[in-house]
Amino acid sequence: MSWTDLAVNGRILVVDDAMENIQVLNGALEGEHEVLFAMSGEKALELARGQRPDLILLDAIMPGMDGYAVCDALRAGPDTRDIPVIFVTALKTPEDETRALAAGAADFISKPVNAAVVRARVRTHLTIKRQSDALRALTLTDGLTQVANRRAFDQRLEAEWRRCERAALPISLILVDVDHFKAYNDHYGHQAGDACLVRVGMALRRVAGRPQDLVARYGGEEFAILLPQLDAGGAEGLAMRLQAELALLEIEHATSPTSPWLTVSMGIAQMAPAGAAEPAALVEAADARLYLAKRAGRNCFRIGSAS
Ligand SMILES: Nc1nc2c(ncn2[C@@H]2O[C@H](COP(=O)(O)OP(=O)(O)OP(=O)(O)O)[C@@H](O)[C@H]2O)c(=O)[nH]1
Repeated sequence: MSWTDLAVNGRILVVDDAMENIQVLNGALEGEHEVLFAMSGEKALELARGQRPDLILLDAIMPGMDGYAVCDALRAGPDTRDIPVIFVTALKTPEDETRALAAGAADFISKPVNAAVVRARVRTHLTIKRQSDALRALTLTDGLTQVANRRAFDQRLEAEWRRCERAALPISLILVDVDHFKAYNDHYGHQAGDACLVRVGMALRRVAGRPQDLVARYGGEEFAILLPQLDAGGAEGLAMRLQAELALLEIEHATSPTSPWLTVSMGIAQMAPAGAAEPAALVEAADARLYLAKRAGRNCFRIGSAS
């Protein structure tokens, strides 16, 4: 995608309680973007959460939940707080404008709207949104393997932990450590070691394929697979599939005392987030099992429930 493409093909949510206003904005945008619309604040929030628009054009004054309240609710939601909002309103005073900006709006367009101005503002904010999304993705991705990095893992662990706690669901974690990787580097060279980590990361992604699963590079030759809504039995099945997937790759490791092929050791832990327990306990429990797997001779996993 080139930089000019960033300004078009967005998903724009238009929120206004008057159909004629929606039609005017739709007419201004429909050739360039996908337009969704809502006629109340409540419906706008539902669509924002479910459809993840790139940008919201929001009427300030609506019966029931007004634009300011919608803006507050969007900012409070982890899934919606980064969606830029442009207020579109008949209110014109500097106080109105300041209030909209203070509520978190990115910009302000006065009614009656001019189609060319709407199109231009939407292009500008869509471009900014996509650039900041790309930047955020970069700060959360491991440069070598392209899986999530440690920072992304920490953030997701915290968020998924809370989610599973609210829904009374289990959460599992597998720590995956490449066996005898120092020997691999020493024998094949650091660049071959890098390429090997890339292949392991890809294999992990193939087996942890549910949308809520997260594969991350946890440290040098250690990966983490975060598995929300999965119990220890499910995590164990996944660990076995990963062993099979790596075996298929047949990555030669001539100096490994464990196997002629590259292998991994895994520590698996499951918890039901509740009470005073903290996410770090899940990592500690998986790490303790990983240590046991290494001690047991490597190329295996150990599993346990943390309390
Ligand atoms: N090529 C490459 N090597 C790395 C990278 N990050 C860490 N390593 C290497 O991974 C090796 C890890 O060595 P150790 O912690 O001794 O573990 P090990 O040799 O795998 O032995 P066990 O874990 O006990 O089976 C070190 O030699 C690091 O230099 C990386 O990004 N690329």
